Amino acid sequence: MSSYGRCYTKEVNGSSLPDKKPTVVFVLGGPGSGKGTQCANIVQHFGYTHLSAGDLLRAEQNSGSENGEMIKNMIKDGQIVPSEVTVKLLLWAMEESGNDKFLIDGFPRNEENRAAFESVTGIEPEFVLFFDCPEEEMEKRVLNRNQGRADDNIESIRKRFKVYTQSSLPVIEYYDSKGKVRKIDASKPVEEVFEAVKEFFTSLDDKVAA
Ligand SMILES: Nc1ncnc2c1ncn2[C@@H]1O[C@H](COP(=O)(O)OP(=O)(O)O)[C@@H](O)[C@H]1O
Ligand SMILES: Nc1ccn([C@H]2C[C@H](O)[C@@H](COP(=O)(O)OP(=O)(O)O)O2)c(=O)n1
Ligand SMILES: [Mg+2]
Repeated sequence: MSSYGRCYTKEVNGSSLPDKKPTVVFVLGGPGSGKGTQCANIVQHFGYTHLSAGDLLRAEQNSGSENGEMIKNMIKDGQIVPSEVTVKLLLWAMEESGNDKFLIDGFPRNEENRAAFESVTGIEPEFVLFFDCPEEEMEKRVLNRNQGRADDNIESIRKRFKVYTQSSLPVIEYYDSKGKVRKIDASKPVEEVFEAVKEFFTSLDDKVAA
């Protein structure tokens, strides 16, 4: 376990734990639902650090890491990388940021992700922002994304939709059963989606200030 970040693991001695648990919001939704786009807006208005699990995995892949080939193949194939890799990257990035408020985008994407993060950190999300968007709209957006991603093609996206339905939606349902899901209609234009997003973060700020 020593390879995980120190501050946010609960099994390390008390002195290295931060005084207070950080605020974590999980940002979930299908590929192309607009998670990254909206996270950039939230960062500007509400002082969070945005951590995209996909971006962290792509950076790890490009860094020449021993896991690079595995990450590359799994992403192209629409599969979810084992949480052992992803949780470590998230914890490192959390510690490096120096912040205590995080948007964790595209994670947890399956039950294994969810359980690993919870057992390693003991952190429960403040809430789960869920971008709900029809598949056909998501497909259109991904195919027009133009960021040079190896998985933005019709074969990969079809596989990703399958994995999303089979593995990621049950995680959202799990959090819904705990009353944590804040659902947004993500099919609307960016500005309108952000208006809806803002309300959830404003009410959280109000709660903290009260
Ligand atoms: N509400 C929206 N309406 C139309 N296009 C959008 C909207 N939100 C994001 N996009 C575009 O769709 C593509 C996917 O958005 P992105 O934020 O990368 O989604 P995700 O991170 O959920 O995959 C990008 O090209 C982005 O500019
Ligand atoms: N928790 C995660 C998040 C992403 N990944 C991998 C598998 C995903 O299909 C890719 C891309 O994820 P990313 O969040 O960047 O994708 P979108 O922005 O939703 O299109 O990364 C993962 O294995 N585990
Ligand atoms: Mg994204």
